[in-house]
Amino acid sequence: MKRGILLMNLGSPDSTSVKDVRRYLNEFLMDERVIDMSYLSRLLLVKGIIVPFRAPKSAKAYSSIWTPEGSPLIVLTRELQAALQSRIAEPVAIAMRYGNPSPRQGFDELLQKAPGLEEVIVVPLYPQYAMSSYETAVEYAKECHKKGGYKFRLEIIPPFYDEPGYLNALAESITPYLKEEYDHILFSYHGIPERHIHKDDVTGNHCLKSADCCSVDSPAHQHCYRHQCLVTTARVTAALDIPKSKYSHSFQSRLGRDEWLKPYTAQRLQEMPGEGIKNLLVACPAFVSDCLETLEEIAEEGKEIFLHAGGEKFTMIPCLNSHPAWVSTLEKWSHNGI
Ligand SMILES: C=CC1=C(C)c2cc3[nH]c(cc4nc(cc5[nH]c(cc1n2)c(C)c5CCC(=O)O)C(CCC(=O)O)=C4C)c(C)c3C=C
Ligand SMILES: [Fe+2]
Ligand SMILES: [Fe+2]
Repeated sequence: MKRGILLMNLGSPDSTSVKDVRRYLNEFLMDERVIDMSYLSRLLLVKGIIVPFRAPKSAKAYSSIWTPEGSPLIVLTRELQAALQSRIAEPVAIAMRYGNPSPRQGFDELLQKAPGLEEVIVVPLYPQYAMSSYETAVEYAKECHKKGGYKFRLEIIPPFYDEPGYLNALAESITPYLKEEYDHILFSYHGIPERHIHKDDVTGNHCLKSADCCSVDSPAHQHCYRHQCLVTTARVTAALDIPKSKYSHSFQSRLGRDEWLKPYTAQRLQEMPGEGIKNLLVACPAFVSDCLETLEEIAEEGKEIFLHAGGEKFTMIPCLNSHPAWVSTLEKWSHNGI
């Protein structure tokens, strides 16, 4: 079987100019799986309110983390591509849900390297399922595949929040940080609106109906982002033998006034020093590659909130990026699937 691998991530603007950031935010936020409103309401909200106000602020935030090679998210995804390529014979390419390179560019690159390709394994770099991340990436890859009339078939890697290969790599990447003294480790996941959790509840009556819904078995969990985040935290803390009193989870990056998953990371960072947590570790397991949300929102802004509230030491644990254990896991998935 002639096979290629496509690593798919979220994407970044082409540069930190307000114009490029505006174009990126328009594409991102006009996605009906991200802002789930009727087309007209979405258009008015995104183009009339959110983007004009957000683009200059986001451009400034991107400027603070931009590298000479470009956006960290793209650079780190390319590094992962190179690391995996050095281990396997099958061609590896990258693609982004928004911006460049597109899935069509990724598919064409794979075809160029391996004419007569029969199968492409798409790896959405999202451990947990969410309509606004995993699902939109997969649907877009399928749409581009169809529109391009490609002859090869697609094999999609499912959300891997409880896969041993992912969890072992995550645990290994966190281990060195636990060797030094710390008071607490916070697992901060990208947030989503609570409405999205309800929308994805196949039972129509399970998610967010009780405080412990995510620990009560349900078919809803297949699409419950909160459940999948909590499972990742539970499995990785069990593997690392971290006592319950020393870890917690929270959700970051809230946009707008809707209720999003709680607790909110910024609020917890503000409260923790008052609870005696002075020396904090933060991990962000919803992100495979470091990006704006980890490097700027957590490592810069989050650190400032925590220290200003009386915290003394704030340590950000990098995402998996090209950790050798993670590359080994991807190597296995490239050959045997998940
Ligand atoms: C981890 C998965 C992600 C989910 C789920 C997700 C949902 C989601 N995001 C927004 C709005 C924004 N997110 C932005 C950046 C961003 N988001 C993710 C991942 C998920 N988002 C990543 C990896 C990044 C970083 C991109 C980079 O270039 O580094 C942004 C853009 C930046 C900003 O202006 O803050 C927005 C906007 C919503 C509304 C949402 C769920 C509904
Ligand atoms: Fe996001
Ligand atoms: Fe749930």
